[in-house]
Amino acid sequence: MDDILVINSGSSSLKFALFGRGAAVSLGDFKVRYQGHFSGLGGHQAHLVVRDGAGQTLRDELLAGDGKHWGHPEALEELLEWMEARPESGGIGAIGHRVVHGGRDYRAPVLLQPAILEALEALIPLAPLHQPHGLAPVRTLAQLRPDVPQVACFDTAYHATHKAVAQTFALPRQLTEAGLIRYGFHGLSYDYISRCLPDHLGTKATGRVVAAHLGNGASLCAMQDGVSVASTMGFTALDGLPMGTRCGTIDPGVVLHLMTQDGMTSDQISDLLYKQSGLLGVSGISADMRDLLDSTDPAAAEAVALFCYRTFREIASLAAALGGLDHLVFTAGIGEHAAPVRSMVCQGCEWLGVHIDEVRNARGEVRISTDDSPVGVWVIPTDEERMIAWHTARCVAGLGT
Ligand SMILES: Nc1ncnc2c1ncn2[C@@H]1O[C@H](COP(=O)(O)OP(=O)(O)O)[C@@H](O)[C@H]1O
Ligand SMILES: CC(=O)OP(=O)(O)O
Ligand SMILES: [Mg+2]
Repeated sequence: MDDILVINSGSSSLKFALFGRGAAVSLGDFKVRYQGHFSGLGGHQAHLVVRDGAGQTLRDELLAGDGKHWGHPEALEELLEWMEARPESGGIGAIGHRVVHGGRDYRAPVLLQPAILEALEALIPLAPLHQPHGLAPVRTLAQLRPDVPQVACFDTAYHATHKAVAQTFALPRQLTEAGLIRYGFHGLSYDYISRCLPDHLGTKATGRVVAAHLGNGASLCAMQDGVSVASTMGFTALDGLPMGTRCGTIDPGVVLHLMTQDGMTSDQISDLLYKQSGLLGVSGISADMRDLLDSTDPAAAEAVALFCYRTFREIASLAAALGGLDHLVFTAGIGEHAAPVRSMVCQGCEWLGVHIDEVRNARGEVRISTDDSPVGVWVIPTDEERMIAWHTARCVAGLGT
């Protein structure tokens, strides 16, 4: 069976993975042939890293020369040509994309057709940091390899199970009907985590789980028996927890004040809330949690403390939505690697029955709760690319998810 190429595209980076399908029944059947990323795209050079399935580096190089522009299209062309020239290449049978916003209409992975692509492009204002970059490679690849089917996998789809009470803003009804609701994001990550939980928790996987996807973007998801019931993210990926450069929940009165009193335009406010706020804005130092944990500047400590405070407050809110808490799961860059952040967040959840063993936490063990903790606390690496490969294979085979 032909391989599946997965593309997860950001503003100046492009992550990719090529999966062999094997029996293609369970998530574990998908074997990584290559995975890597381009970074620094948009200028006259770019950095490419490619590793094989065993983690061996195959390419780690600066692509530059002759004044050539290295944008996303050039990166995709380079990638296809390199992959297809590999002796073990079996050909690319399908391409799966992470598309952040599916809006009201796209609640499951979909085989991309021109009309669907246009409908998804109309959602760009709802996810300005993500949607344009997620969709642009679809057009490029349709030109480069017109015969290869492409599938969009949505961050919002996993949350389509939310009840109206979890989705609705207290706004006039006609706005709700027009689609101004909470969608929730990071759904590919939560979908993956929910499918992995039984491997770790056994029969206890059914229960009330809060998963914390803490990366560049950060959110929480409440799951009941593996099904999403609530999320901290809303209409856009700006809501909920503070993030690297995004503000998270703020009083909408602040936005009105910035417009009416400070005369800021919508573009300026958008830039402020999406790109200048969060860890970067509070610390004035960096959007990267590693830099803040390494810094001795009190402003860095304040930014970390605010991030943790908002996170444990929201965990309690989602526990209320679930009527209690059985397990707490940390994932993504910060959740998987930043032990001090996990520790501070869990301290704020002690009253909920969250007790962690600091030695297990510092070692980053899979289970970091104490043996007698009423709530199990877990560190489980996410794998959005594998989830996309699985959905893409099922979608092109005409199977449901
Ligand atoms: N060892 C670490 N300690 C603390 N934070 C880390 C560590 N490794 C990664 N991170 C954090 O994870 C963030 C990136 O998370 P990630 O899930 O990779 O984001 P994305 O996939 O959205 O780009 C970084 O900005 C950094 O703050
Ligand atoms: C939806 C979202 O915030 O994604 P990311 O974490 O990749 O920025
Ligand atoms: Mg991410």
